[in-house]
Formats: sequence, structure tokens, C-alpha cells
Amino acid sequence: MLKFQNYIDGEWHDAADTVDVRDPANGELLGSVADGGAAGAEAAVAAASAAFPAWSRCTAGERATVLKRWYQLIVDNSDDLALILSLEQGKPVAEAKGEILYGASFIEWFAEECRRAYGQTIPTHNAAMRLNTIRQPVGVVSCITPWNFPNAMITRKAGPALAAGCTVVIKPALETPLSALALCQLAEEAGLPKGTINVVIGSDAAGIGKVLTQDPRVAKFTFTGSTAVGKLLMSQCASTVKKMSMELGGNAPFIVFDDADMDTAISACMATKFRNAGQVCVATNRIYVHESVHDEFVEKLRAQVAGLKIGHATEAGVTMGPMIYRRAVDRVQELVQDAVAAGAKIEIGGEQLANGENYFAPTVLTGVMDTMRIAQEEIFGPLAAVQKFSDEDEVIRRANETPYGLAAYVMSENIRRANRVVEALDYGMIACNTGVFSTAVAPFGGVKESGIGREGGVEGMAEFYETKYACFGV
Ligand SMILES: NC(=O)c1ccc[n+]([C@@H]2O[C@H](COP(=O)([O-])OP(=O)(O)OC[C@H]3O[C@@H](n4cnc5c(N)ncnc54)[C@H](O)[C@@H]3O)[C@@H](O)[C@H]2O)c1
Ligand SMILES: O=CCCC(=O)O
Repeated sequence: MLKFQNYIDGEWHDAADTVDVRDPANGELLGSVADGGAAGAEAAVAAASAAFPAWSRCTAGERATVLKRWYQLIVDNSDDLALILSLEQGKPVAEAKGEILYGASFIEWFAEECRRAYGQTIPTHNAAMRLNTIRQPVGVVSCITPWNFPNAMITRKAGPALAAGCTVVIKPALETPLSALALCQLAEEAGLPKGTINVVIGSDAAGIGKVLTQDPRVAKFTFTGSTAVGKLLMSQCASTVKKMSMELGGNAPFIVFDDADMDTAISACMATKFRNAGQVCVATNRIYVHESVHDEFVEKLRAQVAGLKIGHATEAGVTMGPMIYRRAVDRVQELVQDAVAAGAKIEIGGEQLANGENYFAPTVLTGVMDTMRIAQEEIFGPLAAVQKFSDEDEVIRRANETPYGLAAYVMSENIRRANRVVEALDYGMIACNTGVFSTAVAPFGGVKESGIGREGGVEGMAEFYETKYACFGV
């Protein structure tokens, strides 16, 4: 499944230039991939556009059959896919395997869901008229995805789009193209018709992005990545009034009340803070702990963090790998220095590791304040930044004081309080007494500057349909 060419119109394409893909743990060259660029994107859009009429006219059952074959091939090859993902992205192989199965689940679930694209018969307002709606695929869908989940961020878009009858063009992140290309190889084996799925790799992200956001043949653009890039791409989509979905950055509060079960809170915090070395959009960013349980929480968290095993993704027992590249490490180091200079205390970690230039120690900081950069920016690294709070209203206010609104976490054994807080937090997703909540069956997405639209669940399917209203005179 190791492929190094772009996949356009059911064929593997070379390009004049190539881009190197390296293991972030040690810089080892994994291969050089064809640099398709804007010209590749143009060709891919043309192919997707040509393939759309036939694919959109298939019955839902026909599309479901092909997509289920793709799902099964991904599951059958999940060990190899996990290894490819780990080598280009750095997460431990067991975690990568989890992502592959999570990614596959979107294809399976949407293959089933597309059979239920029901329209409506609307009770008429006029006896001489009959009113119906039908749901139709939006058309060609372009997707830009990030490096932190090189498999699942693609299947979460391509799964529902293809199931709805759309065709897709995908630009994965430059750091992690191999997982995307491996998915294409399996899509081909599954029998997805040529042109229905296309992948273009390129060092010229802006050039490819312009094609995918401005070409009039593209009906919908779906993006996962940073809020800054998302805003730029939204403005580019305006020229042709494209439908858009935006899955952007977060600044998740993790609130531990004095009535929380401490073991649950610690394991949830570990899961949401150190998975993928903290490089997760829904990763905990600001940890608010009630002052009466603060010291106990910090001590237990420190002990768990000390037990993490850091190393190469393929080493047995490793629980945390490197960060994606050097500038991510430098940024995390800067955030620590900024916080310490303003009075925060390092409980554990706080420095780069000798394993390699992309490794940063899992870190716990206390004495953090809302005014520090670490509390205001998306950390995207293995830093747990702990603050104290005194009462419920105060912590809700502080948790909501951010332009982001992706995920939030609430730890409390008091059902009344948990309900109150869930309702009061301005976030698209709230996890209560757990750190793991993402699933293909539920809507994933944010409010405020964390995005527009939802992926997963019936809401995720609706993003790829237009509702057409038909009025018949009788
Ligand atoms: N909300 C979610 O579901 C979700 C999921 C994963 C990651 N993210 C967010 O993604 C960010 C991390 O990923 P990243 O650093 O790769 O983000 P990024 O925005 O830098 O890059 C994301 C993608 O956009 C491309 N890109 C960058 N500049 C572009 C341009 N000018 N035109 C077109 N494409 C361009 C990149 O090549 C990559 O494919 C974090 O902010 C994280 O929270 C959000
Ligand atoms: O980084 C964002 C995706 C994380 C998830 O789907 O749980």
C-alpha cells in the first residue's frame, strides 16, 4: 500500500517535482511523493466533475456495497495502515491502529446511513398543489485535511460525501500523504469508480487551496485545520458561494469539581491531554481544578505523567511519540517559558528530550493564569496547564472566555450540576466524566471560531445533500 504518486481519475500520476516524507521521530526518509501542485488539483477537479453524474445516479444500495468493501479492506489491512500512519506521523502504533479503525467506522456508518436519505411529503397549503422534497448530493466536494489524524480526518469527510453520491478531491497535509494514498489504493481495490476519489499532494498548499476553494465545478469545500487558515479559505470560498464545513482549532477547558471521582478525572485528563502528544483539536487546553481538590489532582496527574513511556512509534510499550516537527517543539517550549516567567511552576517535564529534536517531555504546570499565552492559545502539545477555581459560576465564565468553542470536559458526580454546566458551556461538544467521546455515530464540530457544520452522525450526512423542493400543480 505504499504509494508515492498522486491518485487522479483512477490512475497513479507522477509529477515533475517530488516532496520528501520523513519519520518525525528521527528524520529518516520514508519516500518522495509526486508534487502534484495546482495543476494536479485542476486535473483532479476535472476528474471528479466528470465522475459525478454516474456516481450520483447509482442507487444508495449500490454505493453502500462499494463503500462496505472499502471499509472491510481498511479493517483487513489495519496493521499495515497503522504502521504507515505511525511512521509518517509519529503516534505509537497501537494508537495509530485505533485511528485506522475509528477512520474505517465513518465509512461503514455512512455506507449504512445513505440508504435513509428520505425526502418529505409536506401537507399542502393549497388543495390544487402537492409539495415534496427530495435530497440530492451537492456535487463535487473538495477537502483539505491536517497531519494530526492522517486517516480519520479524510474518511470523516470522504465517507459521507461518497455515500451521499458526491465525488471528492482531497489535499492531505504535506507531512502525511502516505496514509491518504494508501486509502486510495484500497478504494481502487474496493471498486470505487475512477474519478470518484482523487488525492493531490503538494508543497504549494496555497496554490492547490485556491483551486479547491475557487473552481466553480466544486460545490462544497470541507476543511479541517487551524482557525487562521480556515478563515482565509472561507474568504476564498465566497467568490463562488460554496457550501462549507470548517473543523478548526480549540481551547478546551477541563473542569474538575470538588465532587468529581478523582480516578475518573485523572484518566480522562490523561486521555485527552497526552493522546497524540497533545496534538488533537479536542485536547484539553485549560485545566480548572476546584481549590479543595487541586493538590490531590496535581499529585495524581504528576504520577501518571511520570509513567508515560516516550519513544519511537514502533517500540514496544511506547505511549507517547514525538511532535510532528521542530517548530512545534519550539512553540511548546516558548509557551512553557512564557508561563514560568509569569509565575507558573513546572511540576514535571518542561523541556525537550534527548530522544531526538522533535521530542518534548510530557509536562504539568501549576499556577497557570487565564492571562498567560498557554491559556489563551491552542497548545497542541503535551503540556497540562493547571489552574484553581472556587465556584461554579466563576469557572463557567472563565471557561467561556475564549473565541474558540470546540470541546469541553466536565468532571462531577453531581448530576444536577453536570447538567447545569453542560448547558452553560459555549462549546459544540461536552464530555462529562470521560475523556474519549469521538464516534462516527455522533455529531462532531464546534461553535464560535472553532468551526461551522458537523462531521459524523446524521448531521454529518446532511452536510453533503441539498434539499430540493418540488411543487406540483394538480
Ligand atoms: N476541529 C477539528 O475537527 C480538527 C481536527 C484536527 C485538527 N484540527 C486543527 O488543525 C490544526 C492543526 O493542523 P495543522 O497545523 O496542519 O493546520 P493548518 O491549518 O496549518 O493545515 C491544515 C491543512 O491546511 C493546509 N493549508 C495550510 N495553509 C493553506 C493555504 N494557505 N491554503 C490551502 N491549504 C492550506 C495544510 O497543508 C494542511 O493540509 C489545529 O488548529 C487543530 O485544532 C481541527
Ligand atoms: O484532532 C481532531 C480529531 C480528534 C477526534 O476525532 O477525536
